[in-house]
Amino acid sequence: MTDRITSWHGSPSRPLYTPPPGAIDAHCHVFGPMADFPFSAKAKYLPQDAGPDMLFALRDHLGFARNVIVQASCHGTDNAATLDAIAKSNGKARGVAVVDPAISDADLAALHEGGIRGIRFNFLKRLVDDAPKDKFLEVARRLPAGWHVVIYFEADILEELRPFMDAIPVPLVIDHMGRPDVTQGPDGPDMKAFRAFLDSRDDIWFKATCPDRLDPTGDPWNSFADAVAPLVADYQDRVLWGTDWPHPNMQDAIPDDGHLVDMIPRIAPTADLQRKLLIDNPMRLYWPEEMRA
Ligand SMILES: O=C(O)c1cc(C(=O)O)oc(=O)c1
Repeated sequence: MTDRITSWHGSPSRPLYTPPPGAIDAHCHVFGPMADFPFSAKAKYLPQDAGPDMLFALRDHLGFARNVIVQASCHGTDNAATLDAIAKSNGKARGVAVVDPAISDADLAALHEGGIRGIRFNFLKRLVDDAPKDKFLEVARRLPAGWHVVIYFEADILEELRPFMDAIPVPLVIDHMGRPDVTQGPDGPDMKAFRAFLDSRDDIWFKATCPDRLDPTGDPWNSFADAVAPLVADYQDRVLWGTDWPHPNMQDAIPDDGHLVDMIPRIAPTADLQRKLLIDNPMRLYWPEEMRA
């Protein structure tokens, strides 16, 4: 692995849709900068630098107020780049870490201090070498108060992961809806299985994200809009939205981030739904102290 890849659009359009004041991009990442925060020796891709300055410029360009930064797999379990971006955000970012399951309670507390509010378990074989469920469960049982677990998996292993996920004692947030085949439509087998999973617990959240990854029909991603809008309407109090910038690994169909934002009114057509998706829901998970005020 020698070539560093660029996976993001160089000049994204300004969206036609204007997010409400206070809107949160609740799924994005930072890469490096590598000189300060080297990538993991186990990284499955080696990206160009996409640091906090670029992320915050995009946030402003797209009309967002805050970010939730999810530790990208290329940084392994060293969360320094994510913590650095949060520290530079003036309180406008919080994050999700990836940890060695043997992490000490003191180190978890330090992550909380740094703005982390959850940990991510990644089950994609193309991104990580192993995903030890027993160790994941052990650390999930001793997270700081108020944290949640983010899980990234593909639709074909949803059933296999059920016993593991059922045993996690904190809220779950499912990345990219567990990658359903959106071309099956809103009532296809993947969406049906995902709905059954959501119905099994009322503290399972999901991200209505990544039309660019999930919809092979391409921009403007009509299959994604058709399949996902009913899901957002039916589970409107536990859905999040994010850009996924800088779109790890995307090479063939790098999305225009302005067009991604223009998906929002197609999956959340009313102002009420948009407020829940972009403000109320992510605030409850990441800035709950402001909700209680
Ligand atoms: O599908 C992916 O390639 C991908 C990768 C990562 C990561 O490398 O962390 O994060 C994502 O949300 C999606």
